[in-house]
Amino acid sequence: MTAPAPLRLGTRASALALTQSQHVADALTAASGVPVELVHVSTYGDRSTEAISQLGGTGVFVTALREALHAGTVDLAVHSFKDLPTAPTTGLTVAAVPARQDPRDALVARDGLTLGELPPGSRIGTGAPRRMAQLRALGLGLDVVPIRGNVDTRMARALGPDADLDAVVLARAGLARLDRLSAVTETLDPIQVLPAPAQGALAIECRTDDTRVRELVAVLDDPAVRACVAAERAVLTALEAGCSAPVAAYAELAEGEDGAAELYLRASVTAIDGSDGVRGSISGPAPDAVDLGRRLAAELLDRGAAQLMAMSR
Ligand SMILES: NCc1[nH]cc(CCC(=O)O)c1CC(=O)O
Repeated sequence: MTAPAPLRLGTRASALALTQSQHVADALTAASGVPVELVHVSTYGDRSTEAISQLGGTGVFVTALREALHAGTVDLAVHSFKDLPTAPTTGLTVAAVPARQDPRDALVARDGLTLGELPPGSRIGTGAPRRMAQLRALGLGLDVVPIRGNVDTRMARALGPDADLDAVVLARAGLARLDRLSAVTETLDPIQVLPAPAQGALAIECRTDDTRVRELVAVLDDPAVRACVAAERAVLTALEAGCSAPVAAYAELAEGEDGAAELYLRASVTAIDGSDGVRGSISGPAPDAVDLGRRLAAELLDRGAAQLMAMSR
């Protein structure tokens, strides 16, 4: 008997992308016995040093991986789900949404400080308009500074020998995957800073007509995470917003009174200067995830979300 041909998993070459891709490769091999090899794909988002919001929209980290899937040079690709544009792509399918990391944002500050302990005027770095807006809206007098770069570069801005900032805010999930959780000085409560839609989740994408790979990958799917992410991303879609809009959404599942899965979704839209914002929540049966997201987005639009997003540009 010959060994099955290895699956080729397309991945960005950043440390974060490599650890999450290796994690998926190992899980797939463990579940199926099929070997998986990583294929490095360089994306425009990796090559450019411009601010993400200046790079011309969504998908800067994704396009090259999708081209490799279409071209057949890779069989599957692992994305940070929050980097995936909401528009469906012809010929490609998210075949699995694996178990999610903690979706909250994390503060990495000098001297072990928490958000509340940072003195007014402290310089706090983040690249995401959503985080900038929410940090400003806290009213702590923080000086929010746009930054870019990979996780280690950003952490060095607060902790390195040449640190020029008092703190940075990053996704806790990325720090967890890179084994850097010890640098976290505070995990931000969603009451204060609500995470990005799909933060902490991965999307495993493959060709829609590739039944073999789809079936192999399906063992990694976590339906509860899939429902939460569907609700969060439905908010983004209904607001016609991309990953660079100051839109946050976070869904949790709990057991309802009748024992069925109940989804609790929160979302917010915040003006980039932090001067104003709308925030709401909705709950309902988990199978209605997308509808719940749409309804919550409609409520936020009624309350001025479109005007708030326009201020941000
Ligand atoms: N936009 C970059 C990006 N895409 C995914 C993550 C972290 C991991 C995740 O959210 O799954 C990050 C870094 C960050 O926001 O700090």
